[in-house]
Amino acid sequence: MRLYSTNSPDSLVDFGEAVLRSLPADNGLYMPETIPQLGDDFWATWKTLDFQEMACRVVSTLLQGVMPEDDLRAIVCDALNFPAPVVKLDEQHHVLELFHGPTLAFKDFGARFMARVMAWLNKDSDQPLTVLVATSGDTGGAVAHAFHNVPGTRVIILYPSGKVSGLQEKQLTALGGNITALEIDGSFDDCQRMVKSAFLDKETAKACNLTSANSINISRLIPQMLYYFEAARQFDKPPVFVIPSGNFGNLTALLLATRMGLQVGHIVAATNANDVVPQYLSSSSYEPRASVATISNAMDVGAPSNFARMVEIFGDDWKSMAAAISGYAFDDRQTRAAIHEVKDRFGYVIDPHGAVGYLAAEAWLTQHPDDTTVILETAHPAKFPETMHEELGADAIDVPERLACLADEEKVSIPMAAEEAALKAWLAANPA
Ligand SMILES: N[C@@H](CCOP(=O)(O)O)C(=O)O
Repeated sequence: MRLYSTNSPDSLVDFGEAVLRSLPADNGLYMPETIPQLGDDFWATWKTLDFQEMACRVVSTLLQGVMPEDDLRAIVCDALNFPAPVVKLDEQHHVLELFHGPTLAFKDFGARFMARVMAWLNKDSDQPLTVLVATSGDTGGAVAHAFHNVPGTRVIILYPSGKVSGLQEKQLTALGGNITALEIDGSFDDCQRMVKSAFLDKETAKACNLTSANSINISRLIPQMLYYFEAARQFDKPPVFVIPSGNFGNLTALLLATRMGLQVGHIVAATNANDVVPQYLSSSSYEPRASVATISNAMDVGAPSNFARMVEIFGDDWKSMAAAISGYAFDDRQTRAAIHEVKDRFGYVIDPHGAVGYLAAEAWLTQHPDDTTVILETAHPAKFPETMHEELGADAIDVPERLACLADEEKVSIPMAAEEAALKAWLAANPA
């Protein structure tokens, strides 16, 4: 498998370099040179396989022999050791619950796979890896958990001060050991900008052996394709996937899955007030701007990283992207009302991100009432006690023990100004 940068299609790298370097030096994003189609043998059996077996076959087809089959199988099975169930609300509404992993968010799929792949790629090196990651809420906790105590790695997490939920903050600040949290006085966009700038600084990237665990890293998207296969195979007719979106890695993963042959009814991108992609889909004008804080904070992204990959997949053809993807945006008032509506209508407790998805599903169903939607529930509602308690009361949610136990943990973070130079200086002072 070879990959190219979206900014220079002619320079190809192998999978290992793409994963470990994460961001090409020309500030593009890595894309597979070819995306193989799954063969008839796969489609003849995919509905009968267990999740891990199906996942192994998809990943093995995509990676085209980058590692021995047994090693790949061990990584996939060990990383994806929790389910992704589809819950039926009614004929038109289904929820794909992606919060059954250790940190209760869909990011566990990507982070756990990536941690194992990176350990495999780096196994013969004596230079430790520094995993740099920007988070608006969920990525940080998932990456911290996946890499905690992994020998030869340390994780540096940048998160926007005061803009993640209290429990999300504990997930990324309380582990200690090889995990360090930098609390940035700014927005997620500032964190993402600082991270990218550190990668593009050759001296810093080399001295620290930097690698990224954000969705700029192609290895994050591979496992994120798998739950779409898992959900789609439960329906006779391809469903409409409704994807709460921030950095658009999740939606890009679905696009890759469709390029391998997965059939979908349609793709719906759901955002909060940070709506640069829905705006683009309706106007063809892409105007990234500073993010605003919302109650669906993990989607508070003003300049989505994966937009470059989306453009690449559609050959820079706005019309075909707009035909394949419909975008809808909703504000916090609507999101709060949707949390109530889903509870009253279906008896289901949905988190603020899933609630944005529900609103988009409703918007789609108004025009296409006979469609079947699958709304991605990207995180467990218990991760957002502040909002959920305000809306449904403290008794509405059962808090899983792996989250409840964090409440008394001590937050340990290093405050930092939202300046690229501040991160570079910190990394220079702490090279490993
Ligand atoms: N929604 C994310 C923001 C980072 O996005 P990523 O998919 O690039 O890791 C979060 O929860 O941190």
